Amino acid sequence: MKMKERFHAICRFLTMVSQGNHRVLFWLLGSAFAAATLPYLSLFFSARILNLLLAKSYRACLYTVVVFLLTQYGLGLFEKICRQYLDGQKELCLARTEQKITAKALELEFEKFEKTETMDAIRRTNVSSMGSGNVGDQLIVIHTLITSLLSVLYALFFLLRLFLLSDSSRNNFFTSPFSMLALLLLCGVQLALSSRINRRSTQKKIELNQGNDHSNSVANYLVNVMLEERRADDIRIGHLDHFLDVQFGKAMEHFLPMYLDFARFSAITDGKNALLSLLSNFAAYLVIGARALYGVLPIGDVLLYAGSVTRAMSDLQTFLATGSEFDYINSYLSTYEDFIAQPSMAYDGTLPIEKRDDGQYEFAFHDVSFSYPGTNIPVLEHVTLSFAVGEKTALVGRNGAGKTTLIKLLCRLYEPTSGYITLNGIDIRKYSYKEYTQAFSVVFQDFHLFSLPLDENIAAGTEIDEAALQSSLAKVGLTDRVQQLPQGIRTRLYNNNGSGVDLSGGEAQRTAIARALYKDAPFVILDEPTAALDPIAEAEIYKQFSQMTAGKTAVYISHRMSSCKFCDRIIVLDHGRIAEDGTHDTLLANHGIYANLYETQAQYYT
Ligand SMILES: Nc1ncnc2c1ncn2[C@@H]1O[C@H](COP(=O)(O)OP(=O)(O)OP(=O)(O)O)[C@@H](O)[C@H]1O
Repeated sequence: MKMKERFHAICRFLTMVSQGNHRVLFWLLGSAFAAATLPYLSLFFSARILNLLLAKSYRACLYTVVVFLLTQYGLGLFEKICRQYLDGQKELCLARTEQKITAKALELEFEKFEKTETMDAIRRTNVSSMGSGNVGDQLIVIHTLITSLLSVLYALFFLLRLFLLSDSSRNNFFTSPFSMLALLLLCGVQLALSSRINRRSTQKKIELNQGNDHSNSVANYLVNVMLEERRADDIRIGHLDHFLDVQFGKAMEHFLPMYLDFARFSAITDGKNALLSLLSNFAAYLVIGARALYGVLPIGDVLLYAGSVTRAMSDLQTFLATGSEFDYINSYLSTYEDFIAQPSMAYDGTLPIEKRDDGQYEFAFHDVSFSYPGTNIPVLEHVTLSFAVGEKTALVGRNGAGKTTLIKLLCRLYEPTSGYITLNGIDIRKYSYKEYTQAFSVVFQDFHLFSLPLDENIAAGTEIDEAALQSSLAKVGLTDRVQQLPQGIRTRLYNNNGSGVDLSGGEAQRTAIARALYKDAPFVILDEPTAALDPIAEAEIYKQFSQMTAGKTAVYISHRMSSCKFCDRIIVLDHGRIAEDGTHDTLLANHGIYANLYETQAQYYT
């Protein structure tokens, strides 16, 4: 990265992190200034104290020691305070970026979110381990950059003074400006060699992290799987612990040799750098010491000037190495910036959903076909159907027939590959996505309850209405169970965030249905809503189904054919096409797929 580009990237980064708290710049600059000044303060006063001692000016020496200690204490304290605030800010920045990443991920249209590139970008923007760097690390890298730059400026100031102290009248190499030029030349050569070595080292670090990207992500995934409470029984009973351990071992096998190789390489790099520093430090002490012996400068000043040269060399090296590190982290952060800046939806309409008390929301599919992105396998083919207002429809078919996919298209999680879907005659893409999704209450097969209080799970981010909450619980038959809970409706679910209660599969499913009913949307979709319910609970839900969804349009996906009897209409999907459409009685009389499915199930109950 060129200096100018790097400067712009630093400015952009600082603008980003100082959003919401401008004091971060003060802490950053204050801490960098103090950190750069302290070593030179020490060099300057040490030289001065030594000179005063050699001149036997004890009183002035004592006075200088006091000033030195007080200044050092004050500046040191200031540096520590700024640094503490900066470290706090580092954590805050990290939390804020993570918050932005999750907010953006949830805002992204589902089709985009599901893509491997998006998942990859999320992982890369979230990287914080194994030295890949993150927004917090970058703040500290910039701190180091500014500190080392200021430090080099201090060193240059003292070296310029040393240069001007030349005494050409003595006709001696050490007292002439040539000795200084030779020293500077040697330092320049050392710097060039060191930066070459450091560039190679940064490159190696990039290769290491990139080479580890995959196995790192596998290892993180496996750790999460092994520590997930709700998978613990599955793992134990299925004896999957050994299997997972072996997989983890394989991931480690991949990255451990790379780390060892990098450690060996780093040790050699450090050794080379230390040797080069040794040479330049020796030259600095030789030239400056000789100048002092020839009387060009006081003996004590050898400490100041030779110290300045050695510091300048190490700070320049730090500056160059940190610059490469900045570029490297920046490449990760630019993935973050691109991720945040991308439009959340390829296209979003603007129309609001008409608010209707009569619930007249009619959805229709018009010759809709669909293949999942990145595949050309048709999952739905030429589907044309409309959901009459207030009608209860059952959607049935074998596994993989396309039932859930049809619902996902209806909810605009995907766009049809061809054909279109309308709401009250208007293409659903013309509606604002946020508004449109308000029309649905959905319970998917893989619904998720959160480790939060039960009432918050049901209200799902909306204001808690006690009466509506109780009514939803009553409809799904959970009132008595909730009364038994330690804190009633305020009881936390699961143990992820402190102690909570575990719900049975059926209770969890009923809670998810209660959440859908609480939303009170005009269109209710239940995808396999009773799979985990016992037969009595299931029969009760069916009995109440019409009442629960009174005045609403409802779609019901189920593999239990007996449940379909309660619906006004049954649609049979087969290989992505509508194979049958009618009532329970007409379809039975047709002796088609539905009749076959129904009779096959029924024979186990007779
Ligand atoms: N995200 C996806 N990417 C690619 N293919 C998918 C995706 N989701 C589902 N499919 C495929 O689409 C087909 C239809 O799946 P869908 O979930 O709609 O079936 P279904 O009728 O609901 O099945 P089930 O009764 O088993 O729930 C299946 O072959 C499935 O493998």
